[in-house]
Amino acid sequence: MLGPLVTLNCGLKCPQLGFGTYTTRLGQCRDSVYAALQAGYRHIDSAQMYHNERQCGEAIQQFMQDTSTKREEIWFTTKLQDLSGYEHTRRAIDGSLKECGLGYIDLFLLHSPYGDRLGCWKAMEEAVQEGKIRAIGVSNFGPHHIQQLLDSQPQIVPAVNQIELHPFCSQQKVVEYCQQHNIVLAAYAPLAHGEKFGSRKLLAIAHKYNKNEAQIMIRFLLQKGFIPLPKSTTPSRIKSNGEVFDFELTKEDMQTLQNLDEDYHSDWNPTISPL
Ligand SMILES: NC(=O)C1=CN([C@@H]2O[C@H](COP(=O)(O)OP(=O)(O)OC[C@H]3O[C@@H](n4cnc5c(N)ncnc54)[C@H](OP(=O)(O)O)[C@@H]3O)[C@@H](O)[C@H]2O)C=CC1
Repeated sequence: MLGPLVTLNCGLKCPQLGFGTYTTRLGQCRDSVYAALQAGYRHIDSAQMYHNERQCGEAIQQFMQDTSTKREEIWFTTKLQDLSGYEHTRRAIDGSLKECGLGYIDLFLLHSPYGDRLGCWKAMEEAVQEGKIRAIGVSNFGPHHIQQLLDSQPQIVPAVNQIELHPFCSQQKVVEYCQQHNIVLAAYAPLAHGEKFGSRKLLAIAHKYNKNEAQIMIRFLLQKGFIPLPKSTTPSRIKSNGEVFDFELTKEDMQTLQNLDEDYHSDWNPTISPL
């Protein structure tokens, strides 16, 4: 396995380096997830919205069969697309389980705050009690969305908040709130879709460590304690994005990268939507 595990507030340990699958064309998804597993990734990030839970599940099962890897050695995350309340969520969880074919889901997230958050959460808690899901969390939630959930005195508190995070998007308020509440941050679009490659300071740091810009961005997020989820369908990039455990950024270089923050969102940003 590539890299360490992160302990979530529910006690489960999750591989810190994940692998993203958004916008991966369906024909490529199985191959890229398989290539990621071959490269040592043990954490795959899917979603109902990506329509690829089946392909991810097939790649994981094939890899387990080919390499005698046990199911519990691989972490599979997926997300609820439509927050249409309790009954819908019960059915949607069963749908995801059937699609992925993995027996259980390691982490199930509310994909966004848009909809009946509390009703959906209740269904997710029940699915944990029924053994269908191991951990539950949220994605794209701002502090006010999480606070509302905590104020409802849930039986299970969110383990993870998955938001856009990289040196150009630090989301400091959301990060501080989550850290105060022992909620681990997962970093989506950790490469800002490549839109910031070429930035002078990022390039200089990459040259200094003899690494590429993607590796520096991923390493920065790892050292912050986040769970980066880089996506690629290119086998050489899948591999190189995992080669981030043989060097360490100095405190000064971490600060230089931190100072690149310009609240740059390469994707949507529902964290600021009103309750
Ligand atoms: N919860 C949410 O709302 C969201 C969650 N996500 C999750 O986070 C994951 C990552 O985010 P994503 O939006 O995919 O964006 P990323 O920041 O991971 O960027 C992916 C893009 O960067 C390219 N790329 C990857 N590695 C390299 C490299 N080493 N050098 C140059 N280019 C590279 C890829 O190209 P190529 O594939 O051609 O190699 C692809 O075009 C998603 O796949 C998804 O799982 C993402 C967005 C929203």
